[in-house]
Amino acid sequence: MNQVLSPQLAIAVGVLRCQDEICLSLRQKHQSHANHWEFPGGKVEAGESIQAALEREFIEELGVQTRNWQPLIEIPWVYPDVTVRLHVYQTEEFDGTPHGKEGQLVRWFNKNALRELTFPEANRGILSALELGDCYAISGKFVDATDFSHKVRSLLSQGIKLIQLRAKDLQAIDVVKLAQDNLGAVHQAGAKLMLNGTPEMLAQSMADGIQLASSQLFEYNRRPIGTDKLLGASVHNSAEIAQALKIGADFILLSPVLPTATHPDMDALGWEAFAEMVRETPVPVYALGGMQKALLDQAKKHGAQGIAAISEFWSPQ
Ligand SMILES: Nc1nc2c([nH]c(=O)n2[C@@H]2O[C@H](COP(=O)(O)OP(=O)(O)OP(=O)(O)O)[C@@H](O)[C@H]2O)c(=O)[nH]1
Repeated sequence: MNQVLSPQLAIAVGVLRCQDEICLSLRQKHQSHANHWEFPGGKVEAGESIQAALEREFIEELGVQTRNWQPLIEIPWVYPDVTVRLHVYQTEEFDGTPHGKEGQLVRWFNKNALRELTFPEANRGILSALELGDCYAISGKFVDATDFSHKVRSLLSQGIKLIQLRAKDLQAIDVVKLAQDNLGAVHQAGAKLMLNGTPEMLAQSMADGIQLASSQLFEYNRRPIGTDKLLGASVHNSAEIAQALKIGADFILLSPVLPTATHPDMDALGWEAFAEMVRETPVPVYALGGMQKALLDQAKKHGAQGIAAISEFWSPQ
């Protein structure tokens, strides 16, 4: 894991969007991470807000006037030569045509092509934050395969873009079959299906990724699946977050944030402890435990990518 040392350099990083396209620039020969693509930005000056730093950098580096920057994710990262905190914001509001005012190559890329590019290492969390929505639905009880499919379609019609198939009572072969039967509908809605299971089940099902339970995390000492699939990690504390990062988790599910009826034995973290752990985590974190849609803004204010829940999204029996 990258351990965060102080002092951190505050870097404002801007994701400038135009529909499905994202504006990137290529770092130059004299810079660190030469020939890596980056989201334009730079060091925040003393007394400057992140938004003001972004407006200034985009004028200086790309010749565009930008507005209405909104927070996406914060990334703490230790490089061999510098410790940074990337304050990543996004906007679609700008005037002018971005061009490399400092001689750098500037290009628009489709958001689905970003994973094929070479970025500085810290940017992995930015790509995940851009790819993942803000509501993560976990499957609850269902009667049979038909009922499961109906309930998945109900999630999709609510606009949910990330679903976890969690069916602890079923055999692996039946979970794989459920995933296979529902993948078409999930993908047609532009959503992704995660399996609560093993890398073997993922390979058989062709789902979009696996969600590892906290007890599974320590079975691995490196990423157990390819980077073309998503690796989610369910955690309850800093030690588990460190292990999740060590094995290359793309995102984290941290619980229980609030008290829940399903885990009455576990102490809730509360929002402050949640926010503190998120601050040290360079990938998106979903809040789980007692979550409702009405708490989404509060979760984001505490640094979350969004909320994860079973009962808030899954239709009752
Ligand atoms: N602007 C930007 N910086 C990034 C990104 N990802 C990332 O790790 N960084 C790091 O954040 C720092 C940006 O600082 P900067 O833009 O003010 O400095 P620089 O690279 O022009 O000069 P330097 O070569 O002295 O670091 C660098 O260490 C850079 O590697 C990104 O996507 N955009």
